[in-house]
Amino acid sequence: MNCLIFIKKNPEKNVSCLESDDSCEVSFKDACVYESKQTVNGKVPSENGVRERRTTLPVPMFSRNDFSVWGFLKKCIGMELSKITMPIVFNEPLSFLQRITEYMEHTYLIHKACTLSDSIERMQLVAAFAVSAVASQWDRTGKPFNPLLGETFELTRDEEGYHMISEQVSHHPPISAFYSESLNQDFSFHGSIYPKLKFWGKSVEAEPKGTMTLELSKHREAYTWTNPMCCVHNVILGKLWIEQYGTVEIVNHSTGDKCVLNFKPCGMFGKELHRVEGHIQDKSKKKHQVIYGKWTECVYSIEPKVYEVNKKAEKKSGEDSKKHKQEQSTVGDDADEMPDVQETVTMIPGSTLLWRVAPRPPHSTQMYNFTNFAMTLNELEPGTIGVIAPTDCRLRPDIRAMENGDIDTASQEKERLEEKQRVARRERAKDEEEWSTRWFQQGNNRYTGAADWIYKGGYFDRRYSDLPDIY
Ligand SMILES: CC(C)CCC[C@@H](C)[C@H]1CC[C@H]2[C@@H]3CC=C4C[C@@H](O)CC[C@]4(C)[C@H]3CC[C@]12C
Repeated sequence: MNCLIFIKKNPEKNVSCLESDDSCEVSFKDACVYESKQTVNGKVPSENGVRERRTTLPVPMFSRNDFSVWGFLKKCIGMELSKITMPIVFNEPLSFLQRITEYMEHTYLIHKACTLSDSIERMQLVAAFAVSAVASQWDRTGKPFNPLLGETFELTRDEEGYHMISEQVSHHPPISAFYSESLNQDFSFHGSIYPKLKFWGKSVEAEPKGTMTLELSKHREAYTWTNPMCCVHNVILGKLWIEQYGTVEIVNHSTGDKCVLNFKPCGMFGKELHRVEGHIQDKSKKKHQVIYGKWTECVYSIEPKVYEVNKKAEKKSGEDSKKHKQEQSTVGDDADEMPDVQETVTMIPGSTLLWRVAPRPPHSTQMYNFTNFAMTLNELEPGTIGVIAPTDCRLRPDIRAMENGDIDTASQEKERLEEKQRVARRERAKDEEEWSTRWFQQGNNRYTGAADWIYKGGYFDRRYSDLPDIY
């Protein structure tokens, strides 16, 4: 049985200790179905024969206000977070395989890159894609479900011209491999993610180990990079918020061009919060373009000279007001508060807009801060059952129950699935049998030589033989 102990923050409220078998007293009094007719990427999809995707989850989320992560996490300081079973209220109703699929939300940037004949221009769009890929992480502090070994997720987007398959290829350490390709063979985008999580007391740090590879067939080009670090602040006290930081180096292996992007840490006074800045250079290290913006908002490119001139001018005028600001700002002692001074990106005259984030729907705040894209991921479209593999995470009963607001069933089912996985592992150990992955195999990245997971092919032929029974 799954015993979940929470510290009660508000003694008036009626939930202090929840066991998965207890009936839950918190009801969805706010439950309502959102039926707003929204356009997705500017289209009304039902016209011209394309099926309309859902724009909302079945019910709003369970309030987390009465639970403290600390009550649970204090026992886990220094542990690998992936080995800890978190209480389900901190989850979001998606599998990690679905969450990393969100890298694909702005695939139109790759399609556009394919049409450009200049390699520096292509790099600009690849850079925009790499930044846009992590945009949906903003404010997403729910923990996705750990995929079961052998779990898969298929994302087919005919209207966007691509499909994708991912598989959980290792349980300890958790590794998810993915492969996507355009339906007209213009590109493939693939890689693996091993999220190395560390609990640091006030924050959880996630290092997404693994290489991203983008191949543009027409241009005979391959680009590789690794994603920035991700930090979830205030897991003990205060409001949870997400920061992504570190250097991301995108290499074009055919031309030797590079794009070096610096995802800036928030800094003392929050001025750098979510900022990304970098440049594109060719193989002789000549600077061609500066890239700037925020991963939560937009990305521009501009000529380096114009950028420098502007920066100098800004620095000069900024110096006087800086002192004043420092005196004013108060930094919280207990919590790493997210700075509330959140300026939007100022466009420098002469810049080209490469990408801008789509606004989240108004009901997003009651739905795990999902984007429109995320809302659609766990939808079981009519006609997909029997087509998608039986290991597809849309068929996971615990995630489905959570999505429907049935948190007790979700918790019980999660426990059952994890136990089933443990039993299967023990059986294999007894027979000295090795787990074999179905759609990917271990290998080295062709371009970087780093350890990677290579797609074996064949998923979309839909001959699903030898699949494990994981649900
Ligand atoms: C204490 C509780 C609430 C912890 C919740 C931790 C959650 C928010 C953490 C755990 C694992 C993290 C993920 C690990 C790896 C990646 C890949 C990276 O390219 C984008 C961010 C992303 C997808 C992280 C997002 C935040 C994440 C989902």
